[in-house]
Amino acid sequence: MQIADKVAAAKFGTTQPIDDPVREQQILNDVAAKAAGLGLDPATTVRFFRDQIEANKVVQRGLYARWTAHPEEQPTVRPDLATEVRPIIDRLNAGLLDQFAATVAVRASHTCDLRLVITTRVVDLRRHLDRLHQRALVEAVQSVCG
Ligand SMILES: O=C(O)C(=O)C[C@]1(C(=O)O)C=C[C@@H](O)C=C1
Repeated sequence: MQIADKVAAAKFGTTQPIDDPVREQQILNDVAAKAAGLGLDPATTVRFFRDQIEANKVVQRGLYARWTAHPEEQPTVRPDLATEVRPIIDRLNAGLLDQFAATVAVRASHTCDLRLVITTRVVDLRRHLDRLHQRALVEAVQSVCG
């Protein structure tokens, strides 16, 4: 979700569709392959990363609608998807995977749901999230616990 605004800016006004199933499958295959080596359940890990992708698309679709309705809010620069944006996504995903592995115990704990609610709220307040990004954040963290 952190990168979704940049992805939308890279694609808006181009023929590159929001949905890229080939790229999604590459990401999910990659995390599934790495999950086992980190002692993670591949299915759980894939579910978490699928949520990140869906959250990303929630933001992209919302920004497309906003920018179409309010052209004055359209981005003025278009970052390059392949050379600028996807390398950042790869780095974010590597960090997320590390964190997913580092938090196995706390995510399984009975305090996870409460911690997640608090942390999500803190992120919301710190980042001054609008409704669109709040919705995406909820989607992104929905399967963190358990
Ligand atoms: O890389 C893209 O094209 C994105 O839009 C990002 C992303 C992702 O979250 O990694 C989201 C949607 C696409 O279907 C593929 C990947």
